Amino acid sequence: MEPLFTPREMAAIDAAAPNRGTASLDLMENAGRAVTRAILRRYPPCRVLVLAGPGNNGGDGYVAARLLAERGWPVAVAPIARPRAGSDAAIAAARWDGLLVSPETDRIRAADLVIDAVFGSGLAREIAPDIAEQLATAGTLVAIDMPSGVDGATGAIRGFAPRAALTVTFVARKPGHLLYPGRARCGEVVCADIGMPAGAIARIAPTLWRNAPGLWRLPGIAEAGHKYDRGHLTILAGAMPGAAILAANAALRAGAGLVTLSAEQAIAGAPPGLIVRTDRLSDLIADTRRRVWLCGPGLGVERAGAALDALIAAGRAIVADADALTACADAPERLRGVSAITPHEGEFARIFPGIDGDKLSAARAAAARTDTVVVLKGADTVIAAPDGRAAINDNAPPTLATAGCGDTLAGIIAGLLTRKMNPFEAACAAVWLHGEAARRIGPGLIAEDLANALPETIKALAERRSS
Ligand SMILES: NC(=O)C1=CN([C@@H]2O[C@H](COP(=O)(O)OP(=O)(O)OC[C@H]3O[C@@H](n4cnc5c(N)ncnc54)[C@H](O)[C@@H]3O)[C@@H](O)[C@H]2O)[C@@H](O)CC1
Ligand SMILES: [K+]
Repeated sequence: MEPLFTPREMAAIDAAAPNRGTASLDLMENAGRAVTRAILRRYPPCRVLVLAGPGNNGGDGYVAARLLAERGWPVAVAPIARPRAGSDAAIAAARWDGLLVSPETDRIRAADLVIDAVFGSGLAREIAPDIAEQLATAGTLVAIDMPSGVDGATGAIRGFAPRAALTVTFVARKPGHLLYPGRARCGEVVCADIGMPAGAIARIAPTLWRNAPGLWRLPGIAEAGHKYDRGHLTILAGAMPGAAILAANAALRAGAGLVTLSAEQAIAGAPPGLIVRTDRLSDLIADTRRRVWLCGPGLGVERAGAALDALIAAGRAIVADADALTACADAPERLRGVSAITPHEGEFARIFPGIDGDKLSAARAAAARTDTVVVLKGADTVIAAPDGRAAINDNAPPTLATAGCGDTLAGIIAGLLTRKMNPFEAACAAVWLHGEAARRIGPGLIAEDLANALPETIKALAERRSS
């Protein structure tokens, strides 16, 4: 499991370190060493300019300057502001006996490599225009902890943030490394161990994680099981049955034992593995074996709304997507009783006009309000549970932004729900598998490919786990 800590949580961990046996100055030394090591691994010796801010981020920069200079690299430090007397950063600055220069743009431009040690987790306000200009002048830039100006808690850009080639952070990634637009400014992210005492890290009980396989486990298939053991999914199909078919194939590939399409009329060209039923919806809902339902894709708003109400009243496990979400515009209370919803940002804004703010807080607020797992989709999908747990996904390639990929995701979640995964873990696993399958397919992806790529993706995951 890879927890993500907000800057505030990280500050609490930092503050606890000395009492747990590691002096803050030692952590700063280790942080500067980690930055140096990451640079030595990636760049040949070159002229380095360290832009150093007034806080500990600047302190890390002075340490990196000293260690690179000890290796014979030509290094200068340009303080943006002086550290406060008596602070760790002031001690690190005093140990730097190399070149100190002013942060003139010509000098910044002339450096082969600029180390951004201006602000890290202490960023407290917008970046002033003169500092923005200095940072913007840098060519190749390595950021310490965070590119200055990226809000570590939200990924928002506070006035300005440079585009780093490499960001070296410590102890754990921060949400801002995974959430856009900040993520696009980080370049490659390295998370370094700086010897933070475990007792200090344990001060924070994580509620947020990077979405990765350590966070969930796909259930195995019972050796003597039959298709009903593996779970039965019913998908409502409407005027655009292709969406339901995409979702159905994905659910089967994700391990559902049986998928039925509930349609008003026969569906021409439905794949032979799918059962199409034209019975009255109320009769199908009454069948208690039909525990899990997907409602929304290609269904039409009116039918989706009516079906959603009936399914909730019957207490079924429901994934609500697409038209079922549109049916709940400005009426989020209608979603209570649903297991998971999968809105993109436009759908989210229509359901929850009262919730704004950053993506992570918004997803969490919506999950708490509706008591359902919220999968707020995008290149940085956030999955939030009503109890406050959340995950941020960062493996999805941009090729997923194509028609039908959302239907596929909803199908995978529903398929995993039939396997008795809990909604939060099913949603996290589905989002990761969806991204990983897309990554394997590469360019030219169409939604139909995703379901077919799932077996290989799941197999590779199992192999990775057993190795
Ligand atoms: N304390 C610790 O145990 C460790 C901290 N580390 C480093 O310390 C950093 C956090 O240090 P700090 O809390 O000192 O914070 P920062 O170094 O990020 O910055 C804090 C200072 O910048 C000023 N400031 C913030 N935003 C500003 C803005 N937009 N314009 C002008 N001034 C602004 C603040 O008033 C304060 O003086 C981390 O990012 C990391 O790099 C590392 O050394 C590892 C260990
Ligand atoms: K920085």
